[in-house]
Amino acid sequence: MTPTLHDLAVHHLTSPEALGRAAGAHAARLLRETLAERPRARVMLAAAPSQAQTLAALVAAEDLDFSRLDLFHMDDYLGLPPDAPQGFGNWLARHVMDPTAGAPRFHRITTQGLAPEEAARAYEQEMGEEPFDLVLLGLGVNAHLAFNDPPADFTTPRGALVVSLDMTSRRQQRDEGHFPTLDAVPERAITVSVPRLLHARHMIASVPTAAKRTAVTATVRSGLDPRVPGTALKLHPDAHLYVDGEAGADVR
Ligand SMILES: O=C(O)[C@H](O)[C@@H](O)[C@H](O)[C@H](O)COP(=O)(O)O
Repeated sequence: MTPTLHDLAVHHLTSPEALGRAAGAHAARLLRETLAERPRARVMLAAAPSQAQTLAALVAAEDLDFSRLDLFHMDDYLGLPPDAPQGFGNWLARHVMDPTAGAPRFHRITTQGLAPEEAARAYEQEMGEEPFDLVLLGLGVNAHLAFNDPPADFTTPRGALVVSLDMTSRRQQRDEGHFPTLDAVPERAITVSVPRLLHARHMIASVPTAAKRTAVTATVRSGLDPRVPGTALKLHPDAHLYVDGEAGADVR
């Protein structure tokens, strides 16, 4: 059956700071609406520099009780020590665990002491079957969603996968300064799958900087294409792509 494709709403902001404020305000509004109806909200997060300003705006949002949030994260490396600063769980703990916003329940991907496949299965259990209320994510330089590098699996029934990172993804991590050399970047990771990410009420992608221009252009201009994982956002009826002037230069 041919899947229905939806319009991807593209929001153009002038700078990464303005992007973060706008995407963060959008996220806060959706979460306030959710929490007006239900006791808790489930939020899936990417852990990456592109998210920093959006998350800062969210943490600073007024009238949003973080202690009523269940936070999940969409990927983490295999093979790093538990306290490695590059670990995505550790990165998020630094960025969203602001005591003034209230302590959320943080559902971390656990890899220590588990075989990779066991860790992926354990996180599937941790996520459960319920949809996420909100997914905040980025696009990789290769347009990946989480660590679903191209060609991404858009139909897997699995909720989390053990994956090998492609060279573009590993280079991106080195180029952003998280690791000193390419060899230091782990080769494998656990990632939440594309279908599980899309099992959500709302999706907001924050994608600033010139490094993402090609990924944004391909995502906006292509039809559904596993070679451009970002195009999977078009399978979702409420997906928003926030870009700054550099990332969005070709798609105004
Ligand atoms: O970090 C993650 O949780 C994801 O693996 C990844 O999809 C990320 O959101 C993009 O690669 C953007 O990353 P940057 O912000 O580092 O450019």
